[in-house]
Amino acid sequence: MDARTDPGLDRARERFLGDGTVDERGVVRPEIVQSWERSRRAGVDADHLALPYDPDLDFEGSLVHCASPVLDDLTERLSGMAVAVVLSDAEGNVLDRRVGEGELRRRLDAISLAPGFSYAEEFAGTNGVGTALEGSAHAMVIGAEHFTDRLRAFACAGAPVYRPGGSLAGILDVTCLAAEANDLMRFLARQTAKDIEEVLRERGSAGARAVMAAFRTACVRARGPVLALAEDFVIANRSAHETLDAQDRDLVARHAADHRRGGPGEERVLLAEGPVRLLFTPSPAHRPSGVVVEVLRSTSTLRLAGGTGGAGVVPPRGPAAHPAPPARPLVGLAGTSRSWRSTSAALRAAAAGVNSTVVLGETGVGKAAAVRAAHREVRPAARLVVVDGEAPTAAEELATLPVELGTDPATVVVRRVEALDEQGAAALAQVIDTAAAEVWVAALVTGEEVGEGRRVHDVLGRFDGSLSIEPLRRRPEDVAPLVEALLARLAPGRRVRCSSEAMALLGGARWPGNVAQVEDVLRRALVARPAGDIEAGDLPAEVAVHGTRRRLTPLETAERDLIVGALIEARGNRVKAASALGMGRATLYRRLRAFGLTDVGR
Ligand SMILES: Nc1ncnc2c1ncn2[C@@H]1O[C@H](COP(=O)(O)OP(=O)(O)OP(=O)(O)O)[C@@H](O)[C@H]1O
Repeated sequence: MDARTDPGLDRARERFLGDGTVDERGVVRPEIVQSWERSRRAGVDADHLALPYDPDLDFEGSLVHCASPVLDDLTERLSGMAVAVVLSDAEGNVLDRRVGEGELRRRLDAISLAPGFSYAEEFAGTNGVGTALEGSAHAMVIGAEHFTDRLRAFACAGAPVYRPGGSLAGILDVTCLAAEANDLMRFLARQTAKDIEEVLRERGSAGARAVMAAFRTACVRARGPVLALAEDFVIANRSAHETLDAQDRDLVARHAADHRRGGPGEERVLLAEGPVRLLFTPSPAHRPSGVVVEVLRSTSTLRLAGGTGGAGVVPPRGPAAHPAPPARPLVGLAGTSRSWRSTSAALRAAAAGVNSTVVLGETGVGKAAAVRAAHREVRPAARLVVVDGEAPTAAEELATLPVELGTDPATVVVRRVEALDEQGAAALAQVIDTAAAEVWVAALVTGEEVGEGRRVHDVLGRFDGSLSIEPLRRRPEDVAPLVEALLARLAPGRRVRCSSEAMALLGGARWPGNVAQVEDVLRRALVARPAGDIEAGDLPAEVAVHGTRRRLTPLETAERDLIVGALIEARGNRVKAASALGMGRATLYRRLRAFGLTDVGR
């Protein structure tokens, strides 16, 4: 078949875009029909090309690094020819592009076949990159075989690039104008993909060797646990195996994954039996393919409050064969993860010991809720006073506290303590210094730390100890119990639950706003679904869209929100929503499918 000239193919494509059927099976290759069907299901718009753009892709990663010498060489050979070579990651995002000649470069820019844009099939429809990805196989797409109109002028051949361990690294695609398509493209794509795989193999083993060497050096120097994380392995020394259990090692590895790029770094985290500092050293230093982590007992002046071993000291742990019994979560709050139970135990102990405590954590993670729960559980008879560091009256409220409280037992919670000015910090210092023996002071810091050099930082250094509450994305097992508890609180008496599909979306979201964001999302879902269980389509687009792996353009985000708003307004009636939006019903259906919103407002 010559896809450049076959009018039957054009007709088949038109018919398919019209009614979704293909009668001319002999004219259209089966793999292309399958790809058209996938594109249609994903809601790709055949008339427009609107591709997500992400400026923060891994342009510095090992794939680009290893492909560079191969692509440099090819670029020289292709100079002056109307041929382009495109490298994408395993999700179809373009990472690198080399074009032999200026006119083709201009035309490729016009269809956004350029670094940062996604050519995944779900956005661009049938094409050399996305279709090769879907089938994990070579894909040649010529002219009218493309799903979207704008790509019909082109021909592309995509070939998968695999890492040494067998996982897919990305797609190498060769593109030219459809009128110039030839079989050599397919050959060129395959050969180039193979050449990149070869470099990945060579450099991968060199990188792994470098990580191993750095790991061994760290083990000789360090007394405690050391772990190393590379592209496809995690290793740990004997001390890590003996003193950290599997969940703690997993937690350390998850933190390490965030430190694979950039320079050396440090983080403080709370493990099962106390706070530790994690020192991260990317390896090799000039082009990291892994990271070595040393786990050190925390010696900061901001020590752990309470905890199983007393303030500031991580007790020596026996072999993992005698693990500490799991701590109970705080009464009245949801969460079952190891990290949440450790936080619960530490806060409970701090409240019982009346040890002044700094509680750190991202916004909405549950700092105030946790301190309140510890107060209710351990010191129910004491008075509870909450001061908001952001309030203009904060300094004044704190200044009057010592007199106001007298010798009564009390718990003083200062939210957003980092916002206190000089005066507020001085008043807080006075509360700490003069507080009666029965006053438990908890200062909550929204964020990871308080900038050094500020008065409030010095005051916090005088507290008995500190602890951090892990962001929700690092304890995903807490999402389900939180959803259940929050639904019960938001819709008392309704006994509403989430479908398993909705739960899967909630469990997979990143939750930058933590528990407060989960609460907000559920509140909106309850409006979308006034009775009955919550389905995936009832979830606001920020969660639903996450589930479709979509990254939206700003325009799409605005469009999606308009559509969701109109549907909620129309109580799920699509005809009404479409007319309110001034769009055809078919278009509305297509956009809903594209956004993964199948049931909004119903
Ligand atoms: N474990 C939990 N179980 C049930 N509800 C929780 C839990 N954690 C947090 N919440 C709820 O989530 C919301 C946000 O929690 P909270 O206000 O304590 O967060 P925060 O960390 O103090 O926030 P910020 O730093 O932004 O002030 C509250 O409604 C709280 O009741």
